[in-house]
Parts: sequence; structure tokens; C-alpha cells
Amino acid sequence: MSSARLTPPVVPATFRARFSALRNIWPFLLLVWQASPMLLLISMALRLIRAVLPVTALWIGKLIIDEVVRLSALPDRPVDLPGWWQSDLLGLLIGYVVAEFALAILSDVLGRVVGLVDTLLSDRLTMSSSIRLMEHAATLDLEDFENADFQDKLERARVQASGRMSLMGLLFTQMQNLVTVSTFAAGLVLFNPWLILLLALALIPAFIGEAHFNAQSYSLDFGRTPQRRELDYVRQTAASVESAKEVKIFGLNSFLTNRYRELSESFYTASRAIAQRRAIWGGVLTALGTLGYYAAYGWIIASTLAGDLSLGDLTFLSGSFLRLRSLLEGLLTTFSSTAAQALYLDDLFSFFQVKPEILTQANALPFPKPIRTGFVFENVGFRYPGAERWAVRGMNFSLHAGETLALVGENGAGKTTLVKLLARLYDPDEGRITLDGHDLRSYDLDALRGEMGVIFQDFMRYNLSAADNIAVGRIEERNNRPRIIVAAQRSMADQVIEHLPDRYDQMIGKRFRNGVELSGGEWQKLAIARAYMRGAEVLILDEPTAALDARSEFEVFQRFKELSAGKTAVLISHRFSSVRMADRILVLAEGRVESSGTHDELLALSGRYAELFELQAAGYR
Ligand SMILES: Nc1ncnc2c1ncn2[C@@H]1O[C@H](COP(=O)(O)OP(=O)(O)OP(=O)(O)O)[C@@H](O)[C@H]1O
Repeated sequence: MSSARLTPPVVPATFRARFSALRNIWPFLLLVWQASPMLLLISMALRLIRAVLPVTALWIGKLIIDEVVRLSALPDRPVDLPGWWQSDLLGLLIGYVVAEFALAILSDVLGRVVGLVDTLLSDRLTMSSSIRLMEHAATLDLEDFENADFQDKLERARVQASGRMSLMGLLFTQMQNLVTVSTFAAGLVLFNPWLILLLALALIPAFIGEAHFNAQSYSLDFGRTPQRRELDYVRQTAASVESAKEVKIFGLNSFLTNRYRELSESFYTASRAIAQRRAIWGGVLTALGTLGYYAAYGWIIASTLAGDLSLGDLTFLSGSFLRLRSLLEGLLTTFSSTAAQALYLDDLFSFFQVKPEILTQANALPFPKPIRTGFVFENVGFRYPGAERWAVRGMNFSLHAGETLALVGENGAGKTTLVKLLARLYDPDEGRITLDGHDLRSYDLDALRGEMGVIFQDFMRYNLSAADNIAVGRIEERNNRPRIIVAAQRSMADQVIEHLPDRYDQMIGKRFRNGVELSGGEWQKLAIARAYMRGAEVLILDEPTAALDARSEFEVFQRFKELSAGKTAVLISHRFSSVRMADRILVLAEGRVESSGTHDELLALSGRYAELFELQAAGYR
């Protein structure tokens, strides 16, 4: 992992950082565009029309008032309503009123259509960014997922992908309001440019206050991602199908609830402090805005009295002013929340910037089929990121093509690490691993992984159907039922599946409706079937048989030996009855190869292997 990736995240609390986050708006709009260009264009066009409606309506209102005033001042005006109807004086007035009515209807209809389009667009955006997030996460290294900072980043990005989409509505409304504001402002400027200035000056303090408190909320949220993840973890542990058994038996409920309470109390206290300060300061600063509005209103009234403005002008100006004030206030505060939300977008985009380090090199070699000579570990050393101890070091051995090699050693000896290095889940820090004489790094990564059938001791228990639980071994062949059945027969999972109510279509696991739970050993048989399903050149079973009964494990390994004939295979087990079936056994201790040979050769050496074997054998006597 590069040092840049390990740098602790900096909390961007400053004012400048917030506004520089606005640069995220463009890539964000690009995301929206990619989600659905058509919907985006429709939304923009409709909003543009909506934006000019308010000023048009207000202007028509002014014309109506001026016309009413003109008509009522006519010297030979009709005296009653029928008289007005019969005169041909009302044509213009009726025209204005009909236009005003039509505008009101149009505005309403447009509002609803825009709402609909935005909902659809937002759904598409949530979907496309979540998919992009999943696709990107899939390219990253295992090492990344094991890093707590990375998990914080992933968590924040995940929240952004699904929760931050209100930014879209906010942004579009803001653009629309900006156009509306310009139309109103143009009207005001025609009468008196100073009015605008007065308005702006009165609003700026409220805006700065809002921006400041948003920044504080964000840094609070940002800094607390680890606690929030812990909070989610505690909540999940306290009430999930996986944990319910232990929580009950160990009586962990109040321990977990108390931990949850403790964490959420501290969240609450911190956010309350910000909310209170925001409420007080927000009130004071908004009062300043009100002051500016009334000063301008006073000027408009005075000018009307002085005869400089008509009654229609008075209505238009005061109406414009009122709308402008609330629009500008809304614009400035939403601008501030846009900046705040844009800050949150940093999380999403910075997640997309994390790049994998285990990659396919240019001019990569195809995987050799069949493998000719095998794998060679040349002085291989590897240390987990952040760990002081080497997990494996100075490791030298060969895994010959077509042989079955067993790995034995005490807990923590480095067996699983060795398998992970073989599958290039990690690259060695020292030395190299070769396959048919070429560094493993020079092979195409997808092809390499495609030819590795590894079943780990902590294999996944997918809440999927029995067939899919096996098909995950070669998911492209998911619909190839005969292949799935053969894999199940080889691992003896078929005997488990035969007893399930829906056989291969039975949902496994308790998470979903009609799901059936399996025993540990039954799960393991399903998992081992994945290795056969994969049909890879290299087969690796990393202790996925621990829960099998003695007879099953014996049979599973015997079949494994037979079925892996001609394939290169590795098996890890603590049971010597299984291990002795291997062609060769590698004894690991403290990250090194201590000895190797057949079962009999190793026993004759009277070393660690003989000692461990004797210990186990003694237990059965
Ligand atoms: N993801 C990890 N991050 C940091 N250290 C790790 C990680 N996985 C394993 N280690 C450390 O590396 C060493 C070797 O672990 P490994 O899992 O390879 O042992 P193992 O021989 O497979 O043990 P077991 O028989 O218990 O499965 C151990 O000291 C372990 O603590």
C-alpha cells in the first residue's frame, strides 16, 4: 500500500476548504449526466421555463393594477358592472387576467412534471453511483479492505452514493432560482440599483453564519466516521440473525446496548451544541436581513407618495423585493448547504481515486495451461501493512506441477498467508514467486485468479440458493445445472442437497424467507463444491474441512486427491489423517519452511511434524 493511502484523513473544517469543495459540482453534474442525459436535459429545460414565470406573473399583475387605475380615472367611465361589460374598455384588462391565470396553471403543471423528472433522475443517479461504487470497490486490493481508514472512506462513500442525492435537487433548484433572481433583479435595477445592493448587504452575514455552521457539522461528521461505523457494528451485532445465538447465551444484550448508548450520547451532545449555536446566530443574522428589506420598502413607499412611481410600480417593486429577499435568502443558504454537500462528495470522489496496486502489467503472459514446472517461492517475505512482524520470511520451496502439497504448522505459522500470496491477493515484500520460471506478477491477473480454485477456512456463507452457493465458484456457469450437480457430487454436497425441501433451488441461510440453515459441516461441503465448480488448474483447500466429521473429512480428502489428479493442489489441514494423503508435506513454523517430505520421511526426521503427529495420535489412544 502506498504511503499516500495510509496518511490519516485530514478533516476539512475551514471555510476555504468548503468553498474549494464546490469544484466537485462539475464531476457531480457529469455523474448526473451519465445517469440519464435525457432526463437531465428535460429537467433543465422545464426549470428554465419555470424560472421566468414569477417575474412575468408579477409584471402582468403590475399591468393589471395600472390598467384598473387608468380605467377608474377615465372621465366618462361606465357607472356600473353591466355598463363596463357593454363598453369595449375591458378588452386589455381581461386579456391580462386570462394571461395571469394561464401562467398560474402552467407554473403548477410544470412544478409537478419537474418533480416527477427529478425523482426519476435521482433514482437513476443513486443506482448508477452505487453500481460505480461496487465496480470500483471490486478492483481494489484485499489490503485496502483490511485497512480501517479505507473502511471509513468506503463507509462515507457508501453513504454519499445513496444518501447525498438531495444535492441534485438542491443544485437544480438553485440554478432555477438564480435565473429567477436575475429576472427580478433586472427589474429592480431599472428602478434603482441601490436597492439590490442594500438587499445583498443585509443578507451576507446570514450566509456567512450558515456556511460556518455547516462546516462545523461536516467536520464533526467526518471526524466521527470510525465511531459511526462502530455504532452500526454494535447495532448490527445486538440484533442480527448471525449474532442472536451468542448474544443470548452470553447475555451480551445490556453490554451492547450500553455501548450503543454511550456512543450515541456523545454524538448527540456534540450535535446539540452546534444546533444551539446555529439557532441563536441564525436568528440574529436573519434579523439583519429583515432590516435591509424594510429600509428598501420604505424607499419604495416614499417614492410612490412623491409621485415618482405608479401604484402598479409599487406593487411590482414591493412584490419583487419580497420575492427577491426570500429567494436570495434561500439561494444563499442553499448555496451554503450545496457547498456542505459538495464537501461530502469529496468522500465519494476520493474513494474513486483510490487505485489498486496489484495490477496486470503491460504485455502480460497468459496463464500456462497446463502448468509445466510449477510454482517456486524464492526467498519470499511478506509483512501485513502496519504489522511489525513478518508473516512469512525467507521462504524457499517449490510446488511442482501436478503434485498435491499439504501445508502443516501451528496457528499463525503462515499457511493462509502463503496461499494468499499464491493467488496474488498480496504481492511479496521480499523475494519473488515464479510460475513456470516467470514472476507471478508478469501473468495476467484475471487469468491467474481464474485458474486458482481457493476455498478459505472463513469461506462465505451466501444467503443464496444451494445451486448458486456452488455456482459462485464459476459464476459465468451459473445456469449450467449439470456442472453444478457434478461439483456437488464430488464434494458430497449432493447428499446435503437431497434432503433440502427445494433441493438445488432451496434458499440457504436464515436471512431471507423460506431460508434453511445448514450445519457447519454441511456448509463446508457446499463450499468445497465451489472448488470443483471452478475447474481451475490449481486447487487449494485452506482448512475448510474443520467442521466435517472424521468420516466425511477422510472421504472429502480422498476424493480431492483423486479428483485433483493432474492438477496442482494445496491442502491445509490440522488433521494428520488427511495430510498424510498428500504427495509431499511442507512443515511451516514462524513464517518459514522448517522441513518437507512425505509423511514417512517426516516421521523419520523426528522433528516438529513427528511431535505434532504423536500429540494428535496420543489423543486417540
Ligand atoms: N490480515 C492480516 N493482517 C495482519 N496480520 C495478519 C493478517 N492475517 C494474518 N496475519 C498474521 O500473520 C501471521 C500468519 O497468519 P496466517 O493466517 O498465515 O497463519 P496460519 O498458519 O494460516 O494460521 P491458522 O492455522 O491459525 O489458520 C499471524 O501472525 C497473523 O497474526
